[in-house]
Amino acid sequence: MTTNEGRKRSQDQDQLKAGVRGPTLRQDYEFFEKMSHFVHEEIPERVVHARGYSAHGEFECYQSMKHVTKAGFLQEAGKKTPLTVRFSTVQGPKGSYDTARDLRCQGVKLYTEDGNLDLTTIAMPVLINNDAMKFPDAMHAFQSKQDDDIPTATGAHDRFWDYVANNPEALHMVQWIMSDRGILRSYRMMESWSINTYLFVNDQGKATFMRYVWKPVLGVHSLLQDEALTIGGLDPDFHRRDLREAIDHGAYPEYELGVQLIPMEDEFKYDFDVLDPAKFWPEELVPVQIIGKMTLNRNIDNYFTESEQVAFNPANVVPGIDFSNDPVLQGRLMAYRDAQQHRLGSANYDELPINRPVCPFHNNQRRGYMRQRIDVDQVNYHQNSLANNTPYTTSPEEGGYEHYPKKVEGHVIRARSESFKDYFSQPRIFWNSMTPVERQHTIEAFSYQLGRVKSKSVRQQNVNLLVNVDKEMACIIADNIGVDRPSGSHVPLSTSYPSLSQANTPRNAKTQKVGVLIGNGFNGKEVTNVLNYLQQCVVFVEVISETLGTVTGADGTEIKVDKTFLTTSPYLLDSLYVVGGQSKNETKFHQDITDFVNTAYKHYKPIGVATNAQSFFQKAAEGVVFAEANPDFEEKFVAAIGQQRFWDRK
Ligand code: HEM
Repeated sequence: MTTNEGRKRSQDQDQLKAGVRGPTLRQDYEFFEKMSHFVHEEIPERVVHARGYSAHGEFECYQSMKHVTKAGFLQEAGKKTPLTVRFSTVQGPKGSYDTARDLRCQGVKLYTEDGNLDLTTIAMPVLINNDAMKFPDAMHAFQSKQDDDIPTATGAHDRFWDYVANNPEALHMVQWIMSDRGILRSYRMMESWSINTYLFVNDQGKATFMRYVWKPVLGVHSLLQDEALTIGGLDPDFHRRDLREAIDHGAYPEYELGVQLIPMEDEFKYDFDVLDPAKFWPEELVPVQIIGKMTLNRNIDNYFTESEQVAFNPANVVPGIDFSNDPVLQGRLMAYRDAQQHRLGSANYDELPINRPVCPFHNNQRRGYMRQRIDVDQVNYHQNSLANNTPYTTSPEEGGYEHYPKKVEGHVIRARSESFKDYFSQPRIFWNSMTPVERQHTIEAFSYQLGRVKSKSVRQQNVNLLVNVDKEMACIIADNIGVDRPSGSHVPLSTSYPSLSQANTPRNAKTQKVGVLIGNGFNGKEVTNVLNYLQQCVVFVEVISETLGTVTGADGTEIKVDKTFLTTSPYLLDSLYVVGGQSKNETKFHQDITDFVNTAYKHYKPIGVATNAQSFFQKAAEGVVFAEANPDFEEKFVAAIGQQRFWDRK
């Protein structure tokens, strides 16, 4: 151990005192250095996205996209680019909980040979505003109250819903937040969209409108509302732990990158404005072309330097990618650098290891707080003759960034385009596209959130707004929250798009977490076979018993216990394998298993039942698989785990 300046230290337990019981001496610089560093250790939280978690990985390009973009990392199939990702919630502070109902975000920093490219996405394809001027208002309304700083990490309060009712452009994203997309099971199962419209530009100088989307290979899956709320207390770190554990197990999260392209000449072809970030581009009309894959294969070593200090910015683009006139994107270009200079304390934050490009970087910027690089030159202006005019700029032909020379004309005006003002058609289409179960969950979410709003007027205003999406839905919610059924009705619109429902995304057993409820005296051969098969299928297993240590089968087989009934919960598991057995306290053991089973059953989760555990079930039910007289038990159980939920279960 040394001081920060490298002097070896001989003791680190006590202050330097005048006598062992005397006061501290002012010359105790070692104490001052240690304490002073400690009290300066926190930096401002992000004003939004304060709670998040990072990982590292790589992007692999599937096919050359040369025809539409000159972006270097997309020029040849197989090209790999290193990256850092940070997932986050938006509303809650840094110390809030992962499973809060929210719009989750994903920042991906690709360290390309042409400089850093930051891809920023949200787990829903539309934004709460369609002009950046409104973003501070929406966030103020969403966040906790000014006087008492209550509530934490939830929009279930008067101010947020007052904002929604009085700013109808918000309704669309809010409907997505109230859908299952607002309470995802895992960051590994998160689909996320750029929302904003960018441009791809090729080496011929031709531009194409472009949006991008990350599609998780595991499909998109969610918690139930009561699970999300309960897990918030049981394990506030549920999502970060889940991400970290999967990477530690070698089950690397994978996401395919898709792009949607609209030729410039088709700018006005659709019944939504391509520049409006409060509208999605339906995949059925603008197909998603999958162009590569991100694999997260390395956990961070240090939360502060790799997650707190990472700084994403949509302005960080590379040649081949440019900005459209999307008014939210235009506003965002002003927000991020400003936020990060404030948050990270210096204009030199992009020199921090996590933000630094891997390609060489040179310009005439020197000095400033926390400058790290020692530039060994005298000339820091352009143009110059004393340093051979270095650093020199590069022509676009040689890789210098050049903006697409789009033609701009118009009167100076502070106003919103009329083409942005259809606030209800797409929410209606989204509603039409959901399965009955997804609709039921959305109604429950609205009823919960609005049910916590004290102002009856605000509750009524929201129901009066929701009727524009669906009359029946608005009426059920009105009944649930004690206000009048709305008088109006939605505009009949029967369009629906399967791509909007997460029920149509892949499902499989891989990385689902099974709790094995077990005591002593189990059938060693049967249980070992099942556990081996689960492992082979990359199903994660947690062995749960009355106490830690090991459980021993009738044939002497020993199995290590990972958790006890006290230290875990059925809320934290995706399915159960009920083995049973004996325990010192039979009554308690049976009660604990019964509690776990009842909770898992109520949440439609798959349950496998070992031969000797039949007593926990009186009769067959959807998604309950019995080992008794079932030679295919392992396969059937894993198939049930792959189905994940049995919504038809009574
Ligand atoms: C007017 C609209 C928006 C404004 C003003 C805005 C502003 C901000 C600010 C101030 C931060 C914190 C930056 C920091 O301290 O490092 C941030 C982070 C972020 N925003 Fe936005 N944002 C907007 C819309 C969006 C949209 C549309 C997306 C994506 C589709 C997005 C994705 C992100 C991501 C991924 C982060 C990084 C979170 C992290 O560090 O992990 N934002 N935003």
